[in-house]
Amino acid sequence: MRRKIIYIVNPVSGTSSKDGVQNTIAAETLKSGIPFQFFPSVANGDYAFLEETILTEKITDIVIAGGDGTVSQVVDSLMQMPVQFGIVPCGSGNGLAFGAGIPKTIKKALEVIFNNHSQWVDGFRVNNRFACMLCGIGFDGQVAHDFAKANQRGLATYVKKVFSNFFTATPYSFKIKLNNRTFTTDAYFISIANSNQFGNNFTIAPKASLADGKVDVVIVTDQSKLTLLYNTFMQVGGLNGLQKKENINENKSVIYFQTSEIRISNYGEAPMHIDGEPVEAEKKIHVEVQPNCFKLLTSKGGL
Ligand SMILES: Nc1ncnc2c1ncn2[C@@H]1O[C@H](COP(=O)(O)OP(=O)(O)OP(=O)(O)O)[C@@H](O)[C@H]1O
Repeated sequence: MRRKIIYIVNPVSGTSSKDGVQNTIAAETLKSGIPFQFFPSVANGDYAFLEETILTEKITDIVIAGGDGTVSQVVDSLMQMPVQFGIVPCGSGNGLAFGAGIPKTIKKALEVIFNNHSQWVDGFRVNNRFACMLCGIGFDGQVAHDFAKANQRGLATYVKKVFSNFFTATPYSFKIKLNNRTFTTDAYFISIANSNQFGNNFTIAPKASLADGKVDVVIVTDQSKLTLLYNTFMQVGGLNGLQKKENINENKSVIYFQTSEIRISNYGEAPMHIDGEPVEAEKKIHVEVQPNCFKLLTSKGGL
């Protein structure tokens, strides 16, 4: 089938000029000979208005030039359509793109698009809300809320918000329920990860796979701020082993396991984000993997 691409460009994601991005995309796609058109992203995150165009014009690819929030909203709206999805990473974190091995530079990311190699990947649902990358509860939830209020996006702003929250961070109380196990814990944050990272290759879940039918759960429990830093970096460096779900040691500083479903009681209403977008804290959180729910363009062997 002849390929036809719709590019969705988010004008506000990250810090790069989207005029420049759009010009590069147009020039490179013209060279590839694939017909294409541009649509700007929409603030309300609902892309159902593209369904008719996709079907009548036989669009084959939806490529998002934006960050994780935009990718998540576009895929959620259009995953039932007969299209594959690509990413030109232009966000502040780009956790899904980098987790999938998509290159950072626009031209190299476009090469991946033009090579036309795609693979089915998982998403997951958080109280039925779609997520493709990572849901954070606690510390990074608060950071996401602060980041969304900042005047500027980008990595530098994100790092500033991490530092300003670090010294005031306190643990929250949670109950964790798996099908064969229940335990309570006080934790600074819980990451539920489909991709292996928060973004910018900060790999909070180094064993995560986008196509294994599971999410990685990382619980960083109550401890001194000094050991919190040390243990978080041990986790990011892959030095903290995965625990078997049947055999979780809840006394560890970092509890790390994989599951296809989890229920969390968030007693302290710890702040939350889904794919970097702040969402209202929920007291009862049900997470379930949605296996093989969309096709992602990646480099061969990228996942
Ligand atoms: N046309 C628009 N005008 C204003 N806001 C928009 C528009 N399109 C999308 N948005 C908002 O942009 C946000 C998503 O930004 P995105 O995730 O792409 O970038 P980022 O947050 O900088 O990167 P990352 O998520 O990778 O850290 C969403 O909150 C979305 O509602």
